[in-house]
Amino acid sequence: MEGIDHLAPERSKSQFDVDEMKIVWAGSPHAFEVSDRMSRLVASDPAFRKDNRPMLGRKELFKNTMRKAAYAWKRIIELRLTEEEASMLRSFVDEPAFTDLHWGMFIPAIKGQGTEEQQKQWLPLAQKMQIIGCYAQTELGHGSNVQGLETTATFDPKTDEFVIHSPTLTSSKWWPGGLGKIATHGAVYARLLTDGRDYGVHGFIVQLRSLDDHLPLPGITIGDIGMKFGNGAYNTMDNGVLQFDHVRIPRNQMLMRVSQVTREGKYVQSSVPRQLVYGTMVYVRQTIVSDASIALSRAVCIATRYSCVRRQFGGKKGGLETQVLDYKTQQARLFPLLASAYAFRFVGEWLKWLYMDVMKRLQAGDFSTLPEAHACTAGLKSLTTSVTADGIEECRKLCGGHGYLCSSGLPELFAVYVPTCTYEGDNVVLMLQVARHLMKTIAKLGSGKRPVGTTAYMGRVELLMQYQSNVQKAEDWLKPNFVLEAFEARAARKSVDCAKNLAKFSNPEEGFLELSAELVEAAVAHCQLIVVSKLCFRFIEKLQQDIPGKGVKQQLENLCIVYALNLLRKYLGDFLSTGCINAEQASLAGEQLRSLYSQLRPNAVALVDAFNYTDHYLGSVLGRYDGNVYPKLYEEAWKDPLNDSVVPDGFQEYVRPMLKQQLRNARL
Ligand SMILES: Cc1cc2nc3c(=O)[nH]c(=O)nc-3n(C[C@H](O)[C@H](O)[C@H](O)COP(=O)(O)OP(=O)(O)OC[C@H]3O[C@@H](n4cnc5c(N)ncnc54)[C@H](O)[C@@H]3O)c2cc1C
Repeated sequence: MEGIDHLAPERSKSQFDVDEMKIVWAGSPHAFEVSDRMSRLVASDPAFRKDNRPMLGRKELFKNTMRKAAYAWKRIIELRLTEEEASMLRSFVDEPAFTDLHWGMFIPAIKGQGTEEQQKQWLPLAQKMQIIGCYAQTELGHGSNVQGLETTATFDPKTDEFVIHSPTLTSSKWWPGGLGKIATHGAVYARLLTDGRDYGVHGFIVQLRSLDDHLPLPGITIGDIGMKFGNGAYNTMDNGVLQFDHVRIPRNQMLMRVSQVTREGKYVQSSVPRQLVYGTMVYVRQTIVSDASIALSRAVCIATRYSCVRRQFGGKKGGLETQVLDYKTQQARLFPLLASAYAFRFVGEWLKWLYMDVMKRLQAGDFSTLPEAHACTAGLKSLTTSVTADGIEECRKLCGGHGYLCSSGLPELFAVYVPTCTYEGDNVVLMLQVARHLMKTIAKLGSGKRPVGTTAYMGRVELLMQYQSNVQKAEDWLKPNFVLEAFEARAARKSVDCAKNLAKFSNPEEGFLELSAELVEAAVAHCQLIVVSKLCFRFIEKLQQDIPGKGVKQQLENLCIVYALNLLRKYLGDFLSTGCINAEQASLAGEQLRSLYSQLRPNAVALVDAFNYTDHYLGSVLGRYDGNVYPKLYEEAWKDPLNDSVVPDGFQEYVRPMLKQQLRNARL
């Protein structure tokens, strides 16, 4: 059976050029070439094996992660990989590790918040991994409310030092990845106390462990916070706890790009505008949106391939049973997720552009688009990670019982992914920030100030309040304008509704708390509109400029409309109750959606092949490229340590006495 492509009949049905689609998915021929090369490099190296991960105990698991991280670094140096290649290689190793926080948070914190001098001092050490950093912000008692952090950094003018201290149990740093066992340094966030005042939370570089024997420095208590959800999964990461007992650091280890403490202990703002720091946040969130598309596409790839292999019912006269992907219910659950994976990929690309635009403007002293960009990235982080976490779980269910096996790859993917909904901003808290921005935008409408960027549609609020869809037949829903207008009207009406209700409160903050559930709904509607508009217009516009490759454009157009119409059906209550569309138009959307599912069906496997994932990266017996699922599932089962012996350890002591009615004499 080896060497046979069981999915070949599916691949031969496809109506588009998969190789061209691979390039569209990757972003460019260059991006495709690098990611293809790096993924093969990792897949072909047995040192990066990961199939045994769910069975390893914590210590062994963690030791393995240290080995892989060191080996990956060695390969990066030996092969003289560029930054882009190195970061791709790390992502294909596909194992959360202390290095993620070092590269992803510690180094960006220094770059974003450190002065030039500090960058010169710390970045070369960090970039050569002579020091390993973590990002220590969250505490046992406070996470989302950063201003509530309790760790203190008190300036001592006598010695020109800050004294870092954890005054309470709840001020213990709690959660930072890499902190528990590895980090030598941390970007530590603490309340700055100087000159008799509390200046709020600021960042400091603090050495945590000795660079000789790796022991915590005096006054520092440090450890791992314990096992987390799932087997393998995020347990490869040493999320840590940290307490300071009057630990002294030199004054120049405060991250001083936007504010400084002088030798005399005076707090001064630097000439660098505070807003520049937010640029880093926009960058980090943009990566999270791109990563959401990766995680969702992995799950969708597994579920799609397996749904073509799996057959249930309908075999007539001993013939083959029906492939489960041919069931309309399977399609209606899976294809919107396939469409979302593509949608988030393109929105991630757009966010890259937005980040560069914001940075260009900030450097030119133009801060006008920053609040909007900030709200937009916060909302898209929240939206895409929530959909992805739920989507991975849906893919597990789409694979029936076998999806629950660790060898399907889905339980671990889910367990690794779900905390994304919490870190880098809890998703609900982020949506509330978006809602605040929307309410401010509406409040300013009367002043003649035109809303910008993704809130520009609010400038047409009066028209949108009157809007009624003109869709008359199912095919009308294929026209981007019809889709976009319905989403704009729904989003505007939900926000205006909230604004009207808020106005009834004499205390706006009380009103905000009371209406927060509705405000989150309005923010979600706004964020869904952003995705739809970026797809319907920007992306389809790009498509009009001729995407090479037979049939590629058609597939992408279908996916865009599936994404939007599925949302419209899912949130039908919103669209109907706000009067943007009527019941007949809703039914036509359903009809169009079913027709698009039928068009996607023959292309489904090719559309997931376009992600170009190696079997190593997918890590799933169900999602194997060759579809050879059953023999491999059978093989995997025998690898379980329980199958090392025929009679399990413990049988003689515990089960045999039960069987022989001798429990009374057994030593239990
Ligand atoms: C796997 C993992 C890795 C992490 N890595 C790091 C790291 O490297 N460094 C670091 O510093 N931190 C890290 N964190 C911590 C993470 O950033 C925080 O957990 C996150 O910011 C959420 O804060 P919290 O835990 O205080 O949640 P809470 O804010 O306590 O949330 C609890 C509930 O309250 C709700 N809630 C909170 N505030 C409001 C509000 N104003 N209105 C309505 N509802 C609200 C939330 O929606 C949620 O449902 C990590 C966390 C995890 C899970």
